[in-house]
Amino acid sequence: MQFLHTMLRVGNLERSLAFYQEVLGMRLLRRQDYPEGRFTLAFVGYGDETDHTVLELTHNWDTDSYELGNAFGHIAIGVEDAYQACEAVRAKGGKVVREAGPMKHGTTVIAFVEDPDGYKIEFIQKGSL
Ligand SMILES: C[C@@H](O)C(=O)SC[C@H](NC(=O)CC[C@H](N)C(=O)O)C(=O)NCC(=O)O
Ligand code: NI
Repeated sequence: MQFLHTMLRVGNLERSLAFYQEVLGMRLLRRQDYPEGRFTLAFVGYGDETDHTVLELTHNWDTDSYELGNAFGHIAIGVEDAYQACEAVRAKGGKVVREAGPMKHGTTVIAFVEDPDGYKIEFIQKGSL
């Protein structure tokens, strides 16, 4: 088996594509409109789907926002330096919601940023796991 993607429903696809590409440095891998279903799927990630787990951004054309609820946690991205990664996000207009530092009750160095829909994205400093 292979872990292929995580699907997130987004309210504004262009806004999300700008964030994941310009703020987080991902690449748009493929995009497909489904006019009969009135939705678009856009896959973004750091490499091809053959050997990278990616994000599937789902835009339902008639829905511009979602109740995120309190069950979903986050997606996690490995970074060389969580402190620098947060500065880079801020410099590009992104929102850091938890500054870099050791996790509570542990030693892993983490940080959290939010995407345009409010989904949490964790930075995990490589080598600190
Ligand atoms: C290891 C890394 O991938 C994590 O996600 S640990 C982050 C840590 N998680 C929790 O505390 C889980 C339990 C919590 N009650 C929950 O349900 O979210 C976390 O979020 N720490 C917060 C912090 O500021 O360190
Ligand atoms: Ni995590």
